Amino acid sequence: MRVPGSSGYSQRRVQLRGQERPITANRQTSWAFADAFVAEDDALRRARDRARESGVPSVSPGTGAALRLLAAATDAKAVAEIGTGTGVSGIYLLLGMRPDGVLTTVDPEPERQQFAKQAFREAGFAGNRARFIPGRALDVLPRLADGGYDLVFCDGDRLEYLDYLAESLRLLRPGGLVCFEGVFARGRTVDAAAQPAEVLRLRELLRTVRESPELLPSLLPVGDGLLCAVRRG
Ligand SMILES: C[S@@+](CC[C@H](N)C(=O)[O-])C[C@H]1O[C@@H](n2cnc3c(N)ncnc32)[C@H](O)[C@@H]1O
Repeated sequence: MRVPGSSGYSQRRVQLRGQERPITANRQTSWAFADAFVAEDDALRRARDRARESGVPSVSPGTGAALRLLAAATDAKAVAEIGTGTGVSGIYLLLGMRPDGVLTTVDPEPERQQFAKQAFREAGFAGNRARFIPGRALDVLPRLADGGYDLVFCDGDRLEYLDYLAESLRLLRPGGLVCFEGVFARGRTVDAAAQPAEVLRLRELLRTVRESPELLPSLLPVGDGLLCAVRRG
């Protein structure tokens, strides 16, 4: 096990503005506790099982709970999701949204969207609470209404995240929220070793969001890292 503070550990870490501190075992334990803090019901467990069987990653319980909280805090009536998967994140978003809210969810894999449809039904949501659009995000998002969304959740192709950001700024109402799942890239985002294009793009996204005068960002350390930002009014 790598020990925080040992030379191997510190050499491999990227300093972002000198603000990082070593991750201690206690902090990792606390993060694990936070991520498992919210209990999941049968509908979520079944959606997760289908994801595992299909080899599709899904958001962690901690990330799901954060999405539910953010949807509730923004009193979200219209949410756009990129990357339906088998519906785990969708259930959390619907749980936080207004009872008359509609989730618009995009994924190029129709079979996954069928699983998600089943998951939403098992979770007790009426069919009119979700709009499933099959297709790739960058083909579909330009057809969605300007300023028509309270929250955009991005969990599709990491290489396209910067494009999703540009689309989200157009889709969000002032005060709306954009969230990006997986920005830690399982620790590779802050690892100084050579990284694939996907990780380089995630770093670019983090810099862009942090420096945008249009956005108020926060990087939540839940799951694999949830980057969130409010579009200023
Ligand atoms: C990590 S999974 C989403 C998991 C889901 N959000 C959940 O937590 O249950 C990523 C999904 O993005 C979809 N995807 C891949 N490329 C995409 C694209 N260009 N546009 C939209 N979705 C895409 C994949 O088919 C996959 O279902």
